[in-house]
Formats: sequence, structure tokens, C-alpha cells
Amino acid sequence: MSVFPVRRNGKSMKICHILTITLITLLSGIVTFVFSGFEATANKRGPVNVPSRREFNINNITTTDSFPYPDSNYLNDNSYHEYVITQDNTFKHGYAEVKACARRFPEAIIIGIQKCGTTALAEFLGIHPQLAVKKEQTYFFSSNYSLGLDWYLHQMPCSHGNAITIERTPQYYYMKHVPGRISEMDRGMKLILIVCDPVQRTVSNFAMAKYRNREHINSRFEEEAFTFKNDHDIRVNENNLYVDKSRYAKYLQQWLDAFPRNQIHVVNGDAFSINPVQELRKIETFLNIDPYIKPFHFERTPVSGFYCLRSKSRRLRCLPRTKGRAHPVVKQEYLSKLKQYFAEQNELFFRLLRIEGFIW
Ligand SMILES: Nc1ncnc2c1ncn2[C@@H]1O[C@H](COP(=O)(O)OS(=O)(=O)O)[C@@H](OP(=O)(O)O)[C@H]1O
Repeated sequence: MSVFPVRRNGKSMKICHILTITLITLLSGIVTFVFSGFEATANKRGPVNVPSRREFNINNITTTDSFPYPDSNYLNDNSYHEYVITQDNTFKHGYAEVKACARRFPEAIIIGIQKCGTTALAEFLGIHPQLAVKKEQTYFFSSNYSLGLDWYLHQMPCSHGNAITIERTPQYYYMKHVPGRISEMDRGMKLILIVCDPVQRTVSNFAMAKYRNREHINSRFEEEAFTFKNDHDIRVNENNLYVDKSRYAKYLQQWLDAFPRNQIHVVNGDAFSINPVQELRKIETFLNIDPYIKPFHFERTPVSGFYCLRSKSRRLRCLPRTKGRAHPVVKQEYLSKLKQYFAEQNELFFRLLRIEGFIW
């Protein structure tokens, strides 16, 4: 049979047959070429073993039984199955791609200090591809400890490959049970401590409390941070919580007792707020990850004077307005009294940590 109209003539039938055979050879060549192309693509991705598509609700996954792979909290790049957490919070098991994603316990924790820039630090570290940062505070080692390690693991972000997970709960610095609990979970935990001028920290803490606690909306900073016996006897109120939290040395020893000094990295919070990259570089070195974060990732906004992240669309991603809020105006004489009060504590803090270059 031929695909061409047949003429009952010997010569033309011969031509038709030749053309038919040529066409069939050509078509089979094209088909072979296309299929061999697919095979080459598949081979590049490694052995293709396409599993049936399944969906999991990530909220139901526990550390031990529901992941489709044993020990899948430690999935590595050799896995060629794709795990994607989608926007509707489902966990999809796709096919043939090097994109393992799983929750991991943190290898580093930002332990404090409150009001010294912990939120900005977590946010900025979050752009590093080798880090998976839990930005919301978990309070696990302080108030949520009874919820257990499974709960803690589920708070962690999904991370790819060998990314390091980091969590941030600045309250930890002050809690006496916390260093021991962290060390019990992981003796090798790296601790990041961002510190700042204790006088400014006290004022910042007061500003936050005033904002949150509307009852004290009319109280003045001086009334809370000082005791007034008479005009000549004005002292720093040692019982005031915000003052106490700025006595950094008081809470340091509990950390030095639980961790070797080289596992604690101190970030200069004042330097960080005016030049984030320099301090972030030092953290990259401490965590042993690539130097990825560059000045072009940030832009200072004239609105608050703080740095924000540049997004791909060149729009700025700034911290919420609860960060970088206005401070009450405090007379210089009170600020000087506070500075004097903290001086001894500061010296002890610097000495214990063997750090220098701080101007407070
Ligand atoms: N980039 C950027 N944007 C906004 N704010 C910045 C930034 N860098 C540092 N800071 C300083 O961070 C202070 C808040 O510190 P924390 O995030 O540690 O506060 S908290 O403990 O989580 O409440 C915040 O304190 P306040 O100014 O009192 O709000 C800032 O001084």
C-alpha cells in the first residue's frame, strides 16, 4: 500500500514506492531522535523512579512515623525525590529533582539580648541560602519546654540540603534554666548574642512596655528607672526590670558555665544597626558558611534611619513599625547617671567575654 494516489502505470508505481519508503525512514528517524533526547534529559537527573503523587498535611507529620523516608529529618542532596511545602500547607511528593526539604533542629540560636536588634538580625540572616531561620520566637527552652522536642522540631522552618537552622528567642539570655537545657539537647550548639548600649536598651525596653501596656501610658521613664528621695538623692532604681535586664554581666556566667567561650559569638548591635554587613560577615565566618551577604542587599530608609532588605523587585522590605519606634526624650543628666551605673557591669561583661571595641 502506498500513501500516494495510485496510478495504474508501472513507472509511476515504482516512484510512489520509493517515495513511501523514504518517508517512512525519515519519520522513524525523527521519532528515534526525539525519544533519545528525553532519555538524555532523564539521565542527567539520575535514576528516574517516579512515585505515585501523594500529599501530606505537614501539620500531621511527626518526627518518627509519617515521613515517607526513614530519618528524613536529615534528608540530604543525594535524594532525588522532591519535597515541596506548598502555600496551602500541604507537603507534596513530586518526582526526580534534587530538592530535599525537611525540618531540622537548630544548630545555632540567637539567645539575646532583647531590644538590641535580634529581629533585624534574624531577618537579615534569613536571606543567606545556607541558613533556614525561624523568625518568630519559640520560647521553647524557657516557657514551652514541657511541649517536648517533637513540638520544637515542628516550629522549625523547612530547610534544603545542608542548610543550618537558626532560631531566635532573646528572652533566653535571662533565664537560668535555659543554658543547661540547650546544652543537654546539643552540647555543640552555637550561640549568637547581639548586645548594645545598655542605656539605650533600657530606654527602648521602656518604650516597648509603654506601647504594649496602656495602663502605664502616662508614666515617665525617669519615674520608673530612678528613685527620688529628694532633689539631691536621685538613684537608679535597681528593682526596675528594664534596668535589671541591661546588667548584662549578671546573666552571663550561666552561659559560660554551660558552653565553651568559642561557641558564643558576640555581635555589636550598635555597629550592626549602622552597618549590618560587617557584623553579618563575622557571623558567616562563625557559622562556617559562604560569604554571601553583600551591601547591595540593604538600603537605609530615611523614614526610620534603619536598614531594610532590598527585594528582587527593588522594593524595600523593612521591619514592622514595632521596631525602630520613637523613644521618649530623656534628660542628659539621667542618661549620664545610668551610664555611670552600668559602667562596672559593662567592664565585667567585656572582661568575661574577652571582647573589646565597644564604646559604652
Ligand atoms: N534594621 C532595623 N530595623 C529596625 N530596628 C532595628 C534595625 N536594626 C536594629 N534595630 C534595633 O532593633 C531594636 C529592637 O530589637 P529586638 O528586635 O531585639 O527587640 S525584641 O527583643 O525582639 O523586642 C530596635 O529598637 P527600638 O528602636 O527601640 O524599636 C532598633 O533599635
